[in-house]
Amino acid sequence: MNRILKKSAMVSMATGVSRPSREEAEAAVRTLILWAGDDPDREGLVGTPDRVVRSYEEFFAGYDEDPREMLQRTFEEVEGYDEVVMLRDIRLESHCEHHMVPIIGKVHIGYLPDRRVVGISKLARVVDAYARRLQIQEKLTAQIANTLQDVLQPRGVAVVIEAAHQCMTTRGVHKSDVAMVTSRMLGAFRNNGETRREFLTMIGRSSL
Ligand SMILES: Nc1nc2c(ncn2[C@@H]2O[C@H](COP(=O)(O)OP(=O)(O)OP(=O)(O)O)[C@@H](O)[C@H]2O)c(=O)[nH]1
Ligand SMILES: [Zn+2]
Repeated sequence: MNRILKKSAMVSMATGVSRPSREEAEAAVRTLILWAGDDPDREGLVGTPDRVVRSYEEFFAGYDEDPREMLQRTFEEVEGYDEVVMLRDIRLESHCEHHMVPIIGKVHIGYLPDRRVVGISKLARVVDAYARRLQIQEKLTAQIANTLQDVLQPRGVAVVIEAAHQCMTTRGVHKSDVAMVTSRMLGAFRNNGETRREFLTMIGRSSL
């Protein structure tokens, strides 16, 4: 068991809403077990409310993270580098806000620096900070792109997400192998066809 996770703050940093107590959260899971038709007091399930609440702390850690803060440390000495910087195939693990089931996929991020660059791991941290919230893919895509644009003020930002939604694969319409593709292009990636095509080629796509 992973005991190193920090306890979630009483007030969500991202939304300002107050959290219920841990006991109330565990009681809610117990209610859902009863709703499913099982006995929460049987041996295999007695520890489950605690496990689910701890899983939620991990799945939804993004409500206590500030993605803008993650981009504050930048490096200015890029010696004239003025080409696209990209991070491809960043694993995405999120949860859809309609059904609270996983969205699993990949995020590709490109940006055209204007003097300042950011430590490359920070791009993946920004993805996680937004992904570890209840999301729809369009909003997640826009949040990542807009935050990079606002904080780094580069000449352009491109974000493409390709993901499978378990609310479509394991329930409801039951369509497996369906990928939802979303993109947000800003600055040079929106206005300059050449820059946009270069990014798409780098992520292995001829078009979107
Ligand atoms: N646009 C968008 N839709 C999403 C996303 N994640 C899930 N959905 C869809 O949200 C919709 C919710 O539709 P509802 O009709 O309210 O819910 P539902 O009755 O459970 O719908 P079904 O999934 O069709 O059974 C579904 O069509 C989902 O496929 C997302 O990231 N973006
Ligand atoms: Zn869903």
